[in-house]
Amino acid sequence: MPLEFQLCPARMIGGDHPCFIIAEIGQNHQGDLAIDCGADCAKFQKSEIPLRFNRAALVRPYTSPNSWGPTYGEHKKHLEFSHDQYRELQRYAAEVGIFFTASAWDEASVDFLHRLGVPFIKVASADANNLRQLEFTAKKGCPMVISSGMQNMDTMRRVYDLVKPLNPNFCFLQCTSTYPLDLNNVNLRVIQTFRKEFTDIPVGYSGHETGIAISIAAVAMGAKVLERHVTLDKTLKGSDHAASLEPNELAELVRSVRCVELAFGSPEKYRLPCEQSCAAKLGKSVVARVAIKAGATLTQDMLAVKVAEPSGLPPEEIFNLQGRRVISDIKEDDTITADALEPNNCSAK
Ligand SMILES: CC(=O)N[C@H](C=O)[C@@H](O)[C@H](O)[C@H](O)COP(=O)(O)O
Ligand SMILES: C=C(OP(=O)(O)O)C(=O)O
Repeated sequence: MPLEFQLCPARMIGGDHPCFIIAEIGQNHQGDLAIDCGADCAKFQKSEIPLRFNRAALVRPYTSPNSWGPTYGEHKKHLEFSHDQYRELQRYAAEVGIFFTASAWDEASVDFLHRLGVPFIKVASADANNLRQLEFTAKKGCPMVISSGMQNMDTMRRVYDLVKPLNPNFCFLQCTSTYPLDLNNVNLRVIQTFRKEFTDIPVGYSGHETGIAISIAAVAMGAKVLERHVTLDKTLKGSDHAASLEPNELAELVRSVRCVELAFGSPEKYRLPCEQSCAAKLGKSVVARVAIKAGATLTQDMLAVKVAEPSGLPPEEIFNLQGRRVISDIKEDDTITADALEPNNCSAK
């Protein structure tokens, strides 16, 4: 199975394709900032509140400074968009030309997003071990991006084994679910662990740290999807604002990721055309440490390595020069060129 697939219309992920960058508006509710910053996708969080929470969870008091109601249920209701609002957001995203989707926090939300025709469904970390819902989502047949916060490797193996036969087009995101995320809990190396274990799916990163450096490093470590929360103002009330990026940071992140991707370049090591002038100016050659007469046989103590004019035999040939016969006089400090030596297979610079 390929390590790349089409996540959105005409947009492949994995392989050598550019990292797919998701601007998670989530509960921050700013529908129009992502496109200006160059992100690929604007994303929300979709729940049917009574299906996501049981009654007791809905009535539990929520006294946090980030609360939008006296109970968790009222708080979540305040933050939940209606179906009509989703349709409007989708229309707006299409108008401005950015992919639009959401995480689905219950099966009814999976159905709703699927009917809406989102290009892929995000599985939030809290649902990564929700095997029955994962099966339900996978059977919809649209691509999935599955986050892994709060989970362990064993669970992620079970998720892989469940989803893979039903729907090959999914990826895992390394994620630590705390806001904002301390650097000592980021564990970017899990990206490598996932890549090693799940060799036929792309791997990405969903970050809740502050700043952009860690997300850029995630891309350097092979993340093919990158998700970050975005906000217009990090000091606004709400649990996710502090761990979000403001528009200028998101724009800088996207720019930096594209720079890093350009810099990945070729895995082959060779002297590039752009290095020729430096090689001509500073590259070294073998020169005569002493005057050498025609007929002499070269020994190491006759040879030195310098930046020389003209350039001659490269320093990596110095050991091969031992024992070679000189056929014309070479002055002290002069470049040793191939035509001053009896021919053999020693190559000139
Ligand atoms: C783990 C997880 O779900 N994380 C989500 C995605 O990152 C968050 O957006 C939460 O929904 C948010 O932090 C909850 O905040 P409150 O509890 O104040 O509504
Ligand atoms: C909670 C979500 O994401 P993550 O688990 O990646 O933070 C989400 O997408 O709703």
